[in-house]
Amino acid sequence: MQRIEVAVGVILRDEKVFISRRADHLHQGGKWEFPGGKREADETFEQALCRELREEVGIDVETQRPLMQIRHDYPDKQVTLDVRTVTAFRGEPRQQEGQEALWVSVSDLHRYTFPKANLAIVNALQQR
Ligand SMILES: Nc1nc2c([nH]c(=O)n2[C@@H]2O[C@H](COP(=O)(O)OP(=O)(O)OP(=O)(O)O)[C@@H](O)[C@H]2O)c(=O)[nH]1
Ligand SMILES: [Mg+2]
Repeated sequence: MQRIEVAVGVILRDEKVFISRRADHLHQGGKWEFPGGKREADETFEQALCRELREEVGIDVETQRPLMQIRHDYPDKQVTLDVRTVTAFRGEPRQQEGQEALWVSVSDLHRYTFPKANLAIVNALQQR
């Protein structure tokens, strides 16, 4: 199985994070996620994140910083998540694909069900 590389954005504003719910038919469907998606062959993770956040939430990223890389093996898929915090952006984040989305306090993040690979992200944000 080939490992897929995913650019993931933790969009932060006033100690709140923008999360959205994955469509039911997708891998890990119905769970909450940080917006993002697969890196294309000709992109850096940084570029992939800018493109994905423009497509999925309609913002232009101005400041992003590496948070962590996570390798995780799901029974049906192997992923590497390249996770970056996004602390400055133009536009107002809105889910562009009709999925549910909301701003949640960092301290409440553990109340939402994320894909397993995301546990380390939630822990890191809550320990900052
Ligand atoms: N976007 C995103 N993907 C995640 C997270 N955590 C996690 O395990 N993933 C996994 O990363 C993989 C790729 O994400 P994706 O489905 O958003 O990719 P994409 O936007 O390019 O989708 P597409 O193939 O429908 O165009 C999925 O298998 C997903 O389950 C997360 O927090 N955000
Ligand atoms: Mg996506």
